[in-house]
Amino acid sequence: MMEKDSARSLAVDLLTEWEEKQAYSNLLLNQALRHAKLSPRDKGLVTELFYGTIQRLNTIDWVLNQLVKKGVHTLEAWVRQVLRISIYQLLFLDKIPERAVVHEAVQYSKNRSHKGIAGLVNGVLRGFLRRSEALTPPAQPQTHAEQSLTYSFPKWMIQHMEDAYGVTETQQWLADSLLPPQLSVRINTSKISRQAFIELWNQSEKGVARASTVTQDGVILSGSGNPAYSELFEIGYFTIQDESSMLVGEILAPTPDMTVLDMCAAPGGKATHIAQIMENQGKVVACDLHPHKLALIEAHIKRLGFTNVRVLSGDSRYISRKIPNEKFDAILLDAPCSGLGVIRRKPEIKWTKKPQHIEGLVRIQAELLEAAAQLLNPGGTLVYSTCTFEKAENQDQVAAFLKRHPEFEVALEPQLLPSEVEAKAIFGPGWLQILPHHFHSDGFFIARLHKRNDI
Ligand SMILES: C[S@@+](CC[C@H](N)C(=O)[O-])C[C@H]1O[C@@H](n2cnc3c(N)ncnc32)[C@H](O)[C@@H]1O
Repeated sequence: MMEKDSARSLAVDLLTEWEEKQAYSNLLLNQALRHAKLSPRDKGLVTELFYGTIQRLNTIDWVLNQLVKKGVHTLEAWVRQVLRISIYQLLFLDKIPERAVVHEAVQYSKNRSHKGIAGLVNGVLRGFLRRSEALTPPAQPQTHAEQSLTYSFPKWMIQHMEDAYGVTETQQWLADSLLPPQLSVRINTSKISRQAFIELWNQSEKGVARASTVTQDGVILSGSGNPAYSELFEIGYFTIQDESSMLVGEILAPTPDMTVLDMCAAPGGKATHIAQIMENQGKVVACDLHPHKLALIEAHIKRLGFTNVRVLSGDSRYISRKIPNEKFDAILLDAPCSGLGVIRRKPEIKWTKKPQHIEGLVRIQAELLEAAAQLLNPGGTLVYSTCTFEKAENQDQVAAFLKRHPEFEVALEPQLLPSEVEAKAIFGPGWLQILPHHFHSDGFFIARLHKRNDI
């Protein structure tokens, strides 16, 4: 009971902090769990309540706004969060009996404040139980407004997905979006082969490892807890990376003799993959705008044991001022983007991103592409990637770049990709778009371009 109370209390505090500071949910949660004296089970409960509530926020608030006279936003912050996690449990979880959910919320409120607040919490939650049928979103949503309620998405995102990819993809995406993310890791093949790792993991750890069918170096883990706490992680046998994200390095396909630039490198997932594909030879320059993020890249490099990466801070649009005369055989531009493809893992993106943010992102991406065009050697390869499905940042961006730069041509060969990717992803001239439901992974856009020698 005590432990459950602290799990609930931590979830309430985290949600309050998240709302007040507009903080990144994953950073907030990871930091709190690292210091929390909770059992693994209770850490699981905190994670479920915290992410689940953010993931379903508009549905939960729709319910609460029908039960709280002046609206849920008029309540004290912690009371709002107590009600939110309780409605989340009552609507979407069947682990804890309804009466227990109400009882625990009321007791928690009593301990934290006074009888009046506990009475309000009791009244609202009992009100929900009395009217739960009318307060449950439609099981078969038809309109965008109903879909928005049932799947907890802003209407504009549903509209953008439908405009770009049609009704069927949109329905599949919405249905898949609420399932928990899959846990995938990239094997550091400079230390151990994928097969040897799978055997080792299956012998020595709880949970099951299996080879990814989407990428060469990927492994899917299930029932493993947080693999970052394992000894095999410590010694650099793997790194945590999404399957689609691993495809970016594979599509760039750098060779050991190359000099490669990663223009937006932090925290270093793809830069270290590039270093790995290059067999720790050649040279990788990993640049990021934010100096404080360089430590993340460096930690990655050190743990995995690569010596062919140089880390650089600065705005990559003007990076030639820092490294004059340096040109590259291959460039990765994994651009800052709206992130609509990673909502499953960063659910706050649903509520923090607005359509008006996209214009500014498109402008920065185009400027970064211009810098890339200058920094690339003739005959070199440019990969442009984003973790979004927003057309303006992806297909339209690449088409506009190709129009401005006749010295570039498209250079993606779908038949060289794993057959599952070739079968399920969406392809266009020089690019592929993976939507989050294709492999139950992150959504990624990857374009591969070649700078001609003859212009
Ligand atoms: C999508 S993340 C990169 C993820 C990274 N490639 C990886 O695989 O771990 C985009 C990164 O771009 C950086 N960034 C944004 N604007 C930039 C700029 N003008 N120059 C360099 N880096 C920039 C951000 O700090 C952020 O770390």
